[in-house]
Amino acid sequence: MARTAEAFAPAKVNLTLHVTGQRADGYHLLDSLVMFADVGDKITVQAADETTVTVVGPFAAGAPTDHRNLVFQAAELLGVKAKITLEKHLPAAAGVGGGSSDAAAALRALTTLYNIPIPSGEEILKLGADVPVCLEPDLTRMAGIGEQISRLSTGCDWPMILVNPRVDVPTPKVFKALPNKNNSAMPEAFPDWSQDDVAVSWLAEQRNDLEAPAIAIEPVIGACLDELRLSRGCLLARMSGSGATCFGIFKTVALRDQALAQLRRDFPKWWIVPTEDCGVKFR
Ligand SMILES: C[C@](O)(CO)[C@H](O)COP(=O)(O)OP(=O)(O)OC[C@H]1O[C@@H](n2ccc(N)nc2=O)[C@H](O)[C@@H]1O
Ligand SMILES: Nc1ncnc2c1ncn2[C@@H]1O[C@H](COP(=O)(O)OP(=O)(O)OP(=O)(O)O)[C@@H](O)[C@H]1O
Repeated sequence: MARTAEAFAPAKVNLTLHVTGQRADGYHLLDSLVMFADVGDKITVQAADETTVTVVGPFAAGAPTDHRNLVFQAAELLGVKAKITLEKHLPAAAGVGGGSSDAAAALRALTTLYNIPIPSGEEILKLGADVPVCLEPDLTRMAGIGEQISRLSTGCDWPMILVNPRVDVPTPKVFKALPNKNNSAMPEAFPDWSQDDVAVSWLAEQRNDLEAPAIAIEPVIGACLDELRLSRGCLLARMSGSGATCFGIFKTVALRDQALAQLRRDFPKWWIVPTEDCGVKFR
């Protein structure tokens, strides 16, 4: 029987994203608090003589099936061949790290399949700045261009909604549109995550510096945020990554579900999903 391995590739959500500088090579320095949602893609790998990528699922159309797919590049980086099946549930180019989380999950599945070690952080970074943080999906402070990882080993079990107005926002375009690259970092100390109101107030004082430039490129992102903020029980709404996906944190599951139903009624073409922090379940 053919050997197979599976891995879940959860959506990455930048709860904060402070852009604190720019390197000589153009990459931006970040200070970001990253969580992982319980919605995501699924990777299945099977030992094979040639690497192939088959993409299925509701968002299959957004992902390439050749070497441009980051799961293909993950196999190349490891020097192994596999039949890779990718079930896409996350929209591409959406600020939820679909490609990066897939690459990280492919690394997890392929190293399990072939019983080989995960490469060094420096090697993994070659697949994308977001790939190191996606390797261990847990609440994390990410700095540098994405290579400095501090796991917080705690969870924030909030009822949330992810909303994507179905516009693609290319990451380089949004970084380019940011006028000031030297913004303040987050405070050194984090709040007590077990106290929801304290933690959300602290989060509300932080920023996503890419939000304004992304809205300037795609004003519908501003409309998404307005809709979330107007929903009853929404404590905080912000964009993730370079957009266009936005998240809303809700006071209770019941209020979250009411808002979810209303948003789905009002915006049937948008991608609107309920979620929680997947780290809470994985831990
Ligand atoms: C914006 C974030 O989503 C926040 O988590 C990530 O930093 C983006 O990570 P990613 O999609 O894995 O990024 P990469 O594929 O490495 O880079 C795509 C492009 O984004 C820009 N980029 C990305 C990361 C970074 N720290 N600075 C950048 O300026 C660069 O123009 C780069 O060419
Ligand atoms: N497995 C993959 N899934 C989706 N897109 C992929 C994948 N591999 C490569 N790509 C390419 O990467 C591009 C960016 O998609 P991706 O979902 O990684 O971006 P993103 O959500 O903006 O990421 P980030 O949050 O890191 O900014 C897509 O347009 C697609 O062509």
